[in-house]
Amino acid sequence: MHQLSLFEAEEFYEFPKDLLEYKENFLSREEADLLKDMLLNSAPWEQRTQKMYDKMVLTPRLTAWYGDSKYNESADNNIIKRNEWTPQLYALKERIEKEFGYHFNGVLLNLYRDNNDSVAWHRDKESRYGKRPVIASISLGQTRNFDFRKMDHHQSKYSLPLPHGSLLIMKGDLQEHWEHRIAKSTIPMKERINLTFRLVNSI
Ligand SMILES: O=C(O)CCC(=O)C(=O)O
Ligand SMILES: [Fe+2]
Repeated sequence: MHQLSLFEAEEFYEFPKDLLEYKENFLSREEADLLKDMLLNSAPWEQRTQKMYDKMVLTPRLTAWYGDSKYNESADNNIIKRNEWTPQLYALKERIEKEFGYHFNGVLLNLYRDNNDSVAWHRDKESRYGKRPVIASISLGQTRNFDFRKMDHHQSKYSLPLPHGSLLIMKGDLQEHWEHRIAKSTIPMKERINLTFRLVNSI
């Protein structure tokens, strides 16, 4: 499959820039190390189930949800247990809001334990997220490739490696016209934690 690195490829112009903002060293190495260790050891990680071809299967990663008390996160009709903000996660939310001018009321954490953990092609497109959701995604630990492909043209595919401490903001029509995923890999890999700050409407 033809793959391009989003920010290096000559064909970069093909990917609409108004859909992404990216800051490679958003967190310093020390900040990212501390946050990763804290979350690995203390977040209430759960393995959820999801519906796949009429069968319930375990998701190939662990998740945890923190947010304002009025809002619950749900996926595939399963309400996810909500946890109160920790001071560190709340401070991080405020820092992103201040620097980029967006607003969030929750954060969904994903833990990819090794190269066999993944998230399949999907869009974060549910009515609770509103029409053009802004999602701020921080990566910690193992660098994994974040792949995008155009809904109606799967050959338009881009891959962006997300290193420790980086911040990617997905916005505009991204969830309308593009799918994204973290693929499994055949290469052994260490843990990666991903934090996706979101603004969720009450349900
Ligand atoms: O792990 C990532 O970078 C992406 C996670 C994701 O797409 C999601 O939680 O919706
Ligand atoms: Fe997503």
